[in-house]
Amino acid sequence: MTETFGTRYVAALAERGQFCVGIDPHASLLHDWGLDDTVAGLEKFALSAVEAVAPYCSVIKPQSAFYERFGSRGVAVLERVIAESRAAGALVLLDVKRGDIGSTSQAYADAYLDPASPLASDAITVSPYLGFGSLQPFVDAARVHRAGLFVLAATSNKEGPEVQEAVTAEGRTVSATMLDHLRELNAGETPLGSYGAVVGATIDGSGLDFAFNGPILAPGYGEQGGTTADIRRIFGASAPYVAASSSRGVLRQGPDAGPMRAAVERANDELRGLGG
Ligand SMILES: O=c1ccn([C@@H]2O[C@H](COP(=O)(O)O)[C@@H](O)[C@H]2O)c(=O)[nH]1
Repeated sequence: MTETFGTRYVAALAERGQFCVGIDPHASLLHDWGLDDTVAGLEKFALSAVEAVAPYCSVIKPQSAFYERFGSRGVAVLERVIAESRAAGALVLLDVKRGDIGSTSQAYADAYLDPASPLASDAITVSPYLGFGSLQPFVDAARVHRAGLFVLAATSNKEGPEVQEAVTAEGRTVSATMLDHLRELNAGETPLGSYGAVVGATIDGSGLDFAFNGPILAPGYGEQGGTTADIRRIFGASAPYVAASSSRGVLRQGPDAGPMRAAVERANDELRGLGG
């Protein structure tokens, strides 16, 4: 039987390091690479980036929005990005930030977590802002399909605190409450649960307890200003479970494969000290 996502995640970070590369084909990057902002340009960009970096990093994180903007042909490119990244031995964390009422969440869970779907990924990002309970279909699907979830808890953008630092009736911040839910879901799992959090490498982080026995995606590393020292400061003893994620910081090194690969190796070297 396939191992749980938490088990695969721990093994991938140990084997390939704690750096996650985002495959985000921004129109401006296509231009910088000398490509047209078309489906053909998207395909060339995304598949070249995957070929350059996927064999060297633990997690690949395509951002669905950049493929969806080309409609069904863009989504077909995303399907290939997922398949080729997995074939290169990387875990695929699809950044789709989905979340809706429960019955619709079920359809999203089928789309992204059921291995029978062409978009099936190792894990996805989900938004809990219709209430954590609305994520139950994702939680159940992840358990059945041995997949992972990364719940938006404390995002890297400056607008996040308006919602995420609001205090609930129980006197906890919303972000702390999300981590509490994850702690409950991951209780007793070894070596790590499969229910993760998205926590920006740019946040203050004080007052949050990251010992929830789950994976942590830290976007905002690199381009948005987050550093390895920030990862150490924010996550403390939980830093070994962090995948620090950068998209533009790596993709700007293209189109040649060598500089992109070198950026991955540099980041992995720098992050190596976090592993305990
Ligand atoms: O809190 C969050 C959650 C997700 N993201 C996503 O990560 C990448 C960041 O790209 P960079 O080029 O490295 O800035 C992008 O896909 C975001 O949607 C985030 O930045 N912050």
